[in-house]
Formats: sequence, structure tokens, C-alpha cells
Amino acid sequence: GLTVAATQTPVIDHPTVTLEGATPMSKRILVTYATRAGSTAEIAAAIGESLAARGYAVDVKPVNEQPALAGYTTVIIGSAIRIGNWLPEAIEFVKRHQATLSGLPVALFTVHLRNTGDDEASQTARTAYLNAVQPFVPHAETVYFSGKMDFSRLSWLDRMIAKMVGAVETDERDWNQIRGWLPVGL
Ligand SMILES: Cc1cc2nc3c(=O)[nH]c(=O)nc-3n(C[C@H](O)[C@H](O)[C@H](O)COP(=O)(O)O)c2cc1C
Repeated sequence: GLTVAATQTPVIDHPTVTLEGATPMSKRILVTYATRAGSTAEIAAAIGESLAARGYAVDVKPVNEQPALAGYTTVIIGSAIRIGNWLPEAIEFVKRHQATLSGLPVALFTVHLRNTGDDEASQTARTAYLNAVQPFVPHAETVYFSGKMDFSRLSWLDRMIAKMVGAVETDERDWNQIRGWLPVGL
């Protein structure tokens, strides 16, 4: 009944992956991410795999695991967009590590479904998604990936919000764009 629907939230996997690069290299990359429905986690894993295939040693970890930054030469941080903003735990991660991040190559990837066009209005709107995070890492490279809407992976409340704004189920992830992305000179 309604009570059950209101209290059940789907369990979303937050995978952690360690990939040793094919060739020994001095670069060790952290890919850390925040997700609600899992699509950003899958994108983070694909980025990790593509970098590992190029020879880098890569760790893919949820920001909720509070990964330490010691030993990494490059840090890649990704978040899903919810109601116009990065997820709070991803913003907190950037804030907490601001000092360390300022001395490292950093890339931010943003996963979203609206404002994906090449027109100026779209570009301005998606740039604003980073307003709460970019001031802490002004040197970071940024990239935007289209995401996925899967009602079965949403909490009851999020499903209500999504349906109220007329969202439809879709998977817009461009795996060639994602796997082909080579951030910060890698
Ligand atoms: C409740 C809700 C609010 C969302 N708000 C936005 C938004 O403001 N702008 C946008 O571009 N995408 C928005 N999205 C789309 C998500 O960013 C997209 O579904 C993304 O792939 C979700 O990532 P995740 O699966 O890692 O949670 C929203 C999705 C939901 C469910």
C-alpha cells in the first residue's frame, strides 16, 4: 500500500574498484563520485576503466567512503545533479579537501539531464550547476555528461518530484564521450 511505497527506497550500489594500470606508471588517479540512482557511479566506473586501459593506476570510490587524497597525482570528482546542484556530500568533499586539491590537477564531472544543448542558455544553466563547488577548486577542468532517469531507482519522494516536472525514463549516457574523455592532460 501507500505506506510501504512511502518508506521504501531502492538500495543503490556504491561500488569501489581498484584498477592497476597495464604498465607501471607514477600516476595514481582517484575517481570519486556521488550518486542517488546509480548512473553517476556507472559513469565513474567507466572513466576508471578507460584510464586504467591507458595504463594509469586508478581507484574508483564513492565520496561517502571519505577517500584520503594521499598518494594521488590527479583527482577526478563527479556528482549527479539534483534540483540544480551537485549532491551535498560531493560539495562537502571538495570543501573539506580544498587545500590539498589546490595543489593537484583536478577535474569535475557533472551528470545531469537538462540544459544539455549547445545554445548559450543551456551552457549558462549547466555552468550554474557548479556554483556551490567551483569557487573551492577554480583551477579544475569541468565536463558535463548526460545521465539517466530510471523511476525504479528513485525514492518515492524523488519519483514524485520527477513526475511532477514531467520527467520521462531515459538513458542519455554517451559512453563514447565518457570513455573518450581524457581530463587534465592525462
Ligand atoms: C529529483 C530529481 C531532480 C533532478 N534535477 C535535475 C536538475 O535540476 N537538472 C538536471 O539537469 N537534471 C536533473 N535531474 C536528472 C539527474 O541529474 C539525472 O537523472 C542523473 O543521471 C542522476 O544521477 P544518479 O543516477 O547518479 O543519481 C534530476 C533527477 C531527479 C530524480
